[in-house]
Order: sequence, then structure tokens, then C-alpha cells
Amino acid sequence: MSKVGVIMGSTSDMPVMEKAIEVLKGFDIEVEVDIVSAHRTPEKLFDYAKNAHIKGIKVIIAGAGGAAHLPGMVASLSPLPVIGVPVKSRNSIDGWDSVLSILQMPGGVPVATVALDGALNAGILAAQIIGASDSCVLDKILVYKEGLKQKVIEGAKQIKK
Ligand SMILES: Nc1c(C(=O)O)ncn1[C@@H]1O[C@H](COP(=O)(O)O)[C@@H](O)[C@H]1O
Repeated sequence: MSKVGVIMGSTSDMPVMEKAIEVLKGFDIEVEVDIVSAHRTPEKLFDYAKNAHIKGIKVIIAGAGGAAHLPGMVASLSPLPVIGVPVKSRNSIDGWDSVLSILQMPGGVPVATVALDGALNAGILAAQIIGASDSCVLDKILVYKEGLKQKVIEGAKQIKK
């Protein structure tokens, strides 16, 4: 079974990051959650990023706020696709600090960056990456997309009443 690693710089990021965990579980994808900080636990970061693919993780979602170096550092050490979630932390400069430090990666070390606090989309994107080679997950994504469509159609019907 494919596994997604969801890591974040601090427990304070959990209210944002739990949206990724929730949506992945909804697709019946195994999730391994951990707190890893490039700044506060650099040795743990190195160990995590070097070994995630050996432990069966297929995609890593990394969320952090402020000087958010976690996703980029993980991407520099791991062969896995890394999705970065800029978290709008308490002392942030309107979240721009998180966004820019995750988005502006140097060539050769990509981080697929989602919107500020965009953990839901990070979870869906991770599921789609897994779904590209797992037809069970792909089917669930098709159902999810159909649900989105029906919600819009229902909403449009309601306003016409
Ligand atoms: N950006 C990073 C990193 C890192 O990039 O390694 N480690 C923690 N942090 C961030 O610091 C913010 C405040 O953390 P605290 O709430 O623990 O003070 C969090 O949003 C966390 O992601």
C-alpha cells in the first residue's frame, strides 16, 4: 500500500496540516505524520529525508511557516516528490515569508508549492500522484471530482429557485 508522509515544522501547524491528513485518509491512503524541523531538529530532518523512500513513502507533504526551509531541505535530500504547504504562522508577515521561502526554489530542486494554508490541495495532489499508478486511488479521485461537480450543479439549482 502506498504511503504519504505528512510532516510539519511545529505542532502549531497541525490545525492547517490536518486537512491534508483528513483528505488522504478519505482516499484510503496510509499517512505517516511527524513533526520535523530543519531549524530545531536538523539531524532528524536529515534522517527523515534520507530514509522516507526506503520506508515505503511515495510522496512527502511538508508544511511550515515563517522562514519555511523544511520543504526545500527535504527536497534537497530526498528522491521523492515534495509538496510544500506555506503555513500562515502567528508571527508571519501576512504569510508572504512562508510562501516565498517555499516557492522560490533553485533550479534542480523542485517543491510543488500550494496556496497559503492550502493543505487540502496538497493532500489531493499527493493522492493524484499516487493515483497515476494505482487504479483504486484513481477511481476514488474520479468520484471526488464528480462530487465537486454535483455540488456546483446543486448550488446553481438552489439560487434559481
Ligand atoms: N519554518 C519552520 C521550520 C523549518 O523550516 O524547519 N521549523 C519550524 N518552523 C515554523 O515555525 C513556526 C512557529 O513555530 P512554533 O509555533 O513552534 O513557534 C511554525 O509555523 C513552524 O512550521
